[in-house]
Amino acid sequence: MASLYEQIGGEKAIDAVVELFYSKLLQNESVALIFANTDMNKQRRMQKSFLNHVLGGKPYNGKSMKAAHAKLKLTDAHFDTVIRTLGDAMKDLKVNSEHIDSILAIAETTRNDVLGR
Ligand code: HEM
Repeated sequence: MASLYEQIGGEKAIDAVVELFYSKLLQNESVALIFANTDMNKQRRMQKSFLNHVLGGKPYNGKSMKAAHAKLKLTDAHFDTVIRTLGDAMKDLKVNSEHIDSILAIAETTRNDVLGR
């Protein structure tokens, strides 16, 4: 069976989701500050690579979720905002709702690592 990565339209679809996701996310004031010193070009690149990987595409060679977020002191509220915004971006781009649910469930599995617990 085709991977989720292929089913949603491969690299082009992931690229579009990640672009829209960060443009929406940075409109949220409580989250935008957290990215104030982040190189967003690199960030988009790493997020695309990570999603490619967890959806069955290419390998990911960035930091672990635990290491990438360790110094940020993130909360469940931050994490919820990220999940909601990712869902909104996919909905806007007309990703089918079953695929959205599967992808958000995969994203959800990183919660404890991202929040350092
Ligand atoms: C589904 C949950 C999440 C995933 C899959 C994810 C993924 C990633 C990835 C792949 C990186 C890059 C790692 C590297 O550079 O090697 C990263 C870094 C980062 N993430 Fe997340 N993240 C998640 C949740 C969050 C949340 C909730 C926040 C804050 C609201 C956040 C803020 C950041 C920041 C600020 C960086 C960059 C740190 C720097 O400047 O080096 N992430 N994340």
